[in-house]
Amino acid sequence: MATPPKLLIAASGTGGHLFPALAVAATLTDYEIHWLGVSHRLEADLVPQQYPLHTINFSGMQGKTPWAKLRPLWQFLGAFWQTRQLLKRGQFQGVFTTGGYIAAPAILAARSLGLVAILHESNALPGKVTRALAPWCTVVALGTPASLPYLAKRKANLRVTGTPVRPNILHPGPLDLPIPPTVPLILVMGGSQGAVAINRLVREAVSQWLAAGAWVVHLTGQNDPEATAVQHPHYVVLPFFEPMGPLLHRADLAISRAGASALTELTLTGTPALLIPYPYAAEDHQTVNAQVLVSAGAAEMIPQAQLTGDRLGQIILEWLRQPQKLQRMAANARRLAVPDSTQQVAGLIRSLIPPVEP
Ligand SMILES: CC(=O)N[C@H]1[C@@H](OP(=O)(O)OP(=O)(O)OC[C@H]2O[C@@H](n3ccc(=O)[nH]c3=O)[C@H](O)[C@@H]2O)O[C@H](CO)[C@@H](O)[C@@H]1O
Repeated sequence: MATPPKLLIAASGTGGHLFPALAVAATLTDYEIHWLGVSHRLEADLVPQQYPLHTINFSGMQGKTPWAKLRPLWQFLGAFWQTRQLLKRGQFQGVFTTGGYIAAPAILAARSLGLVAILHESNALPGKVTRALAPWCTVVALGTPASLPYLAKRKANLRVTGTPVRPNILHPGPLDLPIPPTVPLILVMGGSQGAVAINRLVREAVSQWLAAGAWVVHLTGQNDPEATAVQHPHYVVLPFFEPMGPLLHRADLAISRAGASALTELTLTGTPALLIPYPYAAEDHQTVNAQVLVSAGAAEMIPQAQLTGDRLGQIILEWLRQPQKLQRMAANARRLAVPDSTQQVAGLIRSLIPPVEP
């Protein structure tokens, strides 16, 4: 029997990098998939039960002075060499990566061996690695056409595919939370690690919403020591909730950071959102992400610095009083959705690294 093609997936760090890669991997059942990551990030929890995880020691090229850049440069060379040996000894046919710093050794190692390198960039403002290495990739798949101008001057093979999401976003089952079916529901979510600053604002605002008859599901992340400071039977506080599809579908509106996966999910579920971009994100890329939804009339954005708990409370109360506004935003969000993104990205991989004929 012919052996299946071997693909190395390089996706590391946060849900925003891992969930799209896992969604694509799940459709490539006729491939032998291995994973490239680091030992202390989310992939160490999510990947090993499904795919062999190979870890390298590399945490990006940060460092402001040339001197401070030396250590990461050294680390990068080690990571590049380790990845190259892995690809060569394992006889891989190519690499698929969702960007971030791990993409650099993965793409360069693959190309140095003449192998296929496929990069998916979910952010509207492509990350530094994507901007630098796009021309080296066999193909670059983009989450949104808003990225095209940033890469126009690079000689890169670009395709707009949308961003893959977990199956439960596209096919949500019933919501497994004790929320009555007809009450207004506000969902609060940070990124995959929560958002302590939003949590604080929400705790100041939540009593106004509860008094108005709304229920609130607040996904706080694992790192907020004050997470359970406010208690109320209609205020459901969870550190993390995996089946986001049913929850996003049920919510009347969301208050969210503006990571690329969260925004993709809001468009697919047609959930109106107030976006509060993470102010310290690299190159303020969450603001650029948010602008895509705002200019389509699918969301509104407020910088964190302009918000108080009271102001957040008032804005959301206003929204709850305007169901037509919410319906309009929901329809505008759905117009941005790309439901077959996983198939599009998997199709690119299949066309460049063909599976074995049965
Ligand atoms: C702080 C920061 O720089 N974050 C970046 C990080 O993603 P980060 O993971 O922070 O944010 P994303 O919005 O891209 O992804 C969050 C993911 O976690 C899921 N989720 C969240 C909470 C929860 O309880 N359950 C759950 O499943 C969301 O549904 C979503 O799928 O990489 C993304 C992709 O490059 C970027 O767009 C983000 O800007």
